[in-house]
Amino acid sequence: MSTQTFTYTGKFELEAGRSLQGIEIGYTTYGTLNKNRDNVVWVCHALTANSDVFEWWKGLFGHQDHFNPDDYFIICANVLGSPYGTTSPLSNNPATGQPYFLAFPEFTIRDIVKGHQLLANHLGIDHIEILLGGSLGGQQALEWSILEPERIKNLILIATNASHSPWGIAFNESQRLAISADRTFFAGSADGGSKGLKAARSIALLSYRNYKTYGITQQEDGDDIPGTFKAASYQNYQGEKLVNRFNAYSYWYLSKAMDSHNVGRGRHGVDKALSLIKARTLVIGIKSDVLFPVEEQQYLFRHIPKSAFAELDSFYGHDGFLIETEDLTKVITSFLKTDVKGKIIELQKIA
Ligand SMILES: CC(=O)SCCNC(=O)CCNC(=O)[C@H](O)C(C)(C)COP(=O)(O)OP(=O)(O)OC[C@H]1O[C@@H](n2cnc3c(N)ncnc32)[C@H](O)[C@@H]1OP(=O)(O)O
Ligand SMILES: N[C@@H](CCO)C(=O)O
Repeated sequence: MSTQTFTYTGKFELEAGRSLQGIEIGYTTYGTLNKNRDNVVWVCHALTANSDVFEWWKGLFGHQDHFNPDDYFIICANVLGSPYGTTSPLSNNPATGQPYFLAFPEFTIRDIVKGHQLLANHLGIDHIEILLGGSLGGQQALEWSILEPERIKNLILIATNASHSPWGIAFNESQRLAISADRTFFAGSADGGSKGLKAARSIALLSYRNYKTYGITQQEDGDDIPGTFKAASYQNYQGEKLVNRFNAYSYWYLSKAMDSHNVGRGRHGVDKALSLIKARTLVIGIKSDVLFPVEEQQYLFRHIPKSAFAELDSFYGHDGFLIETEDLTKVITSFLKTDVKGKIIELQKIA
């Protein structure tokens, strides 16, 4: 495993018109590029993860897992705006010598992908054997496969969509309302907006899980009225857990990037954009996902030319894409070893 930083010194033009004077991209690789240069697995991470895919996607990525460094050259780059090694609102603004905070320019999923493209060029990777991601990671993978259809051979999209839904945008806006209600967000310090971020994560959790998840994990035991309900304590705990490893500014900008996601923008619509994909594609949905409902993945399946579809059952809802690694391994292995174009891969039928 090797974690490094790539520095791009050119002007980084953003889709909305503003630019950054160069960017740094933190990335992690595992394994080595083989002689045929055909073993690259590129992972696009979701909202609050980082480039260390062996840390947050264990069971699918690891020395004993399907995606292992003996078989593959695995790359994961920290996304633009996220605080784990890539230029973000906490980076220094060269114009002021101070962190950007809210002076950071807004960016889109396409801008994030532009960063990945620069890194791939820098690493001399012109062929990606497998590109994959879930949620915001899937949005990047989808964008990339439309921007550069020839570069990507296999595409795996999990719990994601073609354009972010009004429902998803409403969740993100509610989280931003929570952050901006914390006046420290406007004070310009690295921990600004922490209380707001805690509330935002608590709201987000409701969309990452569902009624049943809470009913099973946070059910009270006895008849007494508890001082603190388990579900309440869980919301507080999860909010604090994120505050301890993230910041409100990155969260704010990344949630806006997610809202911007629309592969059809400037391409004569979503259907036309999806028809441009050349990669063999596996689309995976999670039955209990209330944030990116399965209809969104079925839509991708119907409109991406060479695609297969699988539906997973998870007790966790949307976050199931990070947790159900055994089932993910089964459907991905099945997809990679057979010609499953236009097929529905049924988990119970996989030997
Ligand atoms: C290893 C790492 O640090 S990975 C960190 C990087 N994170 C990422 O990359 C983002 C992607 N990952 C995630 O979003 C999450 O980690 C997930 C979805 C994969 C898993 O979520 P988790 O929070 O671990 O799972 P879950 O919802 O079951 O919550 C378990 C935690 O809540 C705590 N908890 C459960 N019920 C309660 C309660 N009633 N009150 C207080 N705490 C509670 C548990 O003790 C446990 O704490 P821990 O995380 O300190 O071990
Ligand atoms: N739980 C994920 C977000 C859901 O896609 C994360 O924190 O990155």
